[in-house]
Amino acid sequence: MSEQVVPVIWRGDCLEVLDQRRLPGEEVWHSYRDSVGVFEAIASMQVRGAPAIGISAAYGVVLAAFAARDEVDWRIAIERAIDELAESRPTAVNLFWALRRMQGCLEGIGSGSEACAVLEREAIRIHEEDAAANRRMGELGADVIQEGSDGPVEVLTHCNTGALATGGHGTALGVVRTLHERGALSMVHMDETRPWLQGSRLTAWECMREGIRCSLNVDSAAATLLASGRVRWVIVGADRIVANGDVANKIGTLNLAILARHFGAGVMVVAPASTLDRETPDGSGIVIEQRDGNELRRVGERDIAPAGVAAFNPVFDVTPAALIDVIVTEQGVVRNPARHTNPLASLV
Ligand SMILES: CSC[C@H]1O[C@H](OP(=O)(O)O)[C@H](O)[C@@H]1O
Repeated sequence: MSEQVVPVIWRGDCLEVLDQRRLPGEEVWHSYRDSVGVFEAIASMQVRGAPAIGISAAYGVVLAAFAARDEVDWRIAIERAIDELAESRPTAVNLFWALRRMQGCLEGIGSGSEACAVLEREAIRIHEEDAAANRRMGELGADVIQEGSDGPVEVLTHCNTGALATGGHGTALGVVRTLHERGALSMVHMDETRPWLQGSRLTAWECMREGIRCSLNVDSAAATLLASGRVRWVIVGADRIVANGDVANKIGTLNLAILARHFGAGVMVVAPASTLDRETPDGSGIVIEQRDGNELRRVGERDIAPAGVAAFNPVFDVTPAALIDVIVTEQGVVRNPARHTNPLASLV
């Protein structure tokens, strides 16, 4: 069994981050001893994936507390770091969920030293809880898929939602892992997921390391795969699930949901409760991150488009609840979310 993949390692005085921009060719680790370094690691996508972003930001708050331990205004310093980390990426609600949870720990704290101990415990708890949640979601999601199948299934996934994006096991890819562990997976088809190639560079790397039967396809081949009738489920993660069940996820998810509905495949969204945003009524309220156009014009150091050509690079899209068949969280499963007045109400 290959060593378990982790995106970050807390060392007690620093956060080590596996630079996912360098995978699959190189495993390069960076060590950060302050919250500014963690901000950069998130903003530059050295570490990415909604839950992993929240976990990393939580450790960034701990590092800020360590730096301010003996300062008179230690509380102001920590709260400043929280505000700065909140600016690292705008769409994954897990970031703000984790930061709010860390901020809540400061109530009643009387010293910088006490803050360090309490915040470190909380960050580790957030990390461990996410790994446990993913295992639970793997079981729940695999159960749903096996309900309607008479043997091993072919599924299609998008982006990377594996151990690299979480505290371990993965969300959508965690369901795939659990199906594989049960001998119930015939094939996982992986969209390469332009422009950042999380599918070809990260999901394929995770699956190949573990002997999970996988096949890489260009994003635009998804329609042909779904038209073949072999793929029964599209399984994706989420960066934010809002009150009416609309889902923000990697750009291209909306395409897949429309295709799946047209060709009769199911759409399963797998995300921990830290991805739920009950304060935002529907998908129109979600801020979609726009990233630099050079992510489209270049691959690595190579130009694949004329320098300066205009580019449209939203890195997420919003899939309406009406196109989603199942939402899986560790708190439970919501079937046909659009048919519920308050689809997240049962998740507690
Ligand atoms: C379990 S990861 C959730 C989510 O995050 C990814 O985005 P990014 O790679 O830009 O951080 C992708 O949307 C995944 O579905």
